[in-house]
Amino acid sequence: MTSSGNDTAPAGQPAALDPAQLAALCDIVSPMAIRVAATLRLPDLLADGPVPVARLADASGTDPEALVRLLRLLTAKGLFTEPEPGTFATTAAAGFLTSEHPARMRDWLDLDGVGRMDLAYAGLLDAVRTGTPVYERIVGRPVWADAAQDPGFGAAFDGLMETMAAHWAPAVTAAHDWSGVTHVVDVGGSTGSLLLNLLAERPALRGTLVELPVTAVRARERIAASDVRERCAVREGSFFDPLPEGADRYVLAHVLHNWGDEDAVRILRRCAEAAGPTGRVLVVERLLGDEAAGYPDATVDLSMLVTFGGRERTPDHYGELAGRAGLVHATTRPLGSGASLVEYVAAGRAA
Ligand SMILES: C[S@@+](CC[C@H](N)C(=O)[O-])C[C@H]1O[C@@H](n2cnc3c(N)ncnc32)[C@H](O)[C@@H]1O
Repeated sequence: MTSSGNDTAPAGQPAALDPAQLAALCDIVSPMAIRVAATLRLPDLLADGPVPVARLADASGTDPEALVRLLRLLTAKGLFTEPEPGTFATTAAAGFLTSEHPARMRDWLDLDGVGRMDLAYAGLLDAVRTGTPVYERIVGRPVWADAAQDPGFGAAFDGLMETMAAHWAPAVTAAHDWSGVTHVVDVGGSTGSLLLNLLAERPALRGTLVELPVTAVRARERIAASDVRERCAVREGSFFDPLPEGADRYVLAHVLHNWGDEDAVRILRRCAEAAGPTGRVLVVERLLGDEAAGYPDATVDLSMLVTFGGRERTPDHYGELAGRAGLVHATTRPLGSGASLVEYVAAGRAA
């Protein structure tokens, strides 16, 4: 804050809000209405042109009067148009919410699928008061149990992990020195995106994926359909239990931020035990950086709190957790995807 008041922010931070911006920020209706429209696939249903609301209600399984009310709000917000009374069309912005759009925003917002995770924000007050996650209280079971028991949710989550891995997995393959490495264990490796990329690029490598049962089934199917199937095993299990021993690398990609400090140390310790004195642990995470940059990771950080009880962390914070697990920092390489690849070795061993 400067001496002139609250309208000039410190270097690198956004300027203070004006009252109109504040009023827009306070709107809770639009974020939910957009999610409902995405869940009902309204942009898909309008992709070929204007549709009368009775037909749209029929196709989306909704009440026509309530649907008009939803559409009028979203028309006022610029997502749809009403070219004649009771007939609606999309604007260009709605194209971003169609099922075909490569950003897969519709899947993130789908309240019958992964968008359900946003419902945990209804418990943000409790999460802030207690410092603990609220997903189970709001949705009825913890996230990973939810993903296991609701195949639609679990498959959609794994699918979105695949979409994101298309950006960062090739960067991990390129960023690390894999010379002399023969065996890589991807711990919590989802459906195998990293191992599929890595093993395709490095024919001398073999991989083992460790995952919870339902995702392990999907990983097995995906790997069986690939050219690296002879070199890639899937092990169903938990990273809180002992991991396959003696591999050269243990990868934890976007895993630790799902967990609080004590659980993160337990996971790191399992990796350190299995890696022994010569193996290395590779962590792929976004690293909290300079606060003057305006907290770009604050949204993900709060999501980790309400959903999982996890958090985003600074390099020092990860280093402290790794130290408690018997590891020391060796290298950090930014991946260009917003995440970094951080390498740890057994304490007492030179990097
Ligand atoms: C945020 S996802 C990251 C997946 C993948 N590493 C990636 O970056 O795309 C976290 C993964 O941890 C897995 N997971 C959660 N609890 C687990 C456990 N106890 N043991 C093994 N995997 C677990 C989930 O199934 C999920 O695939």
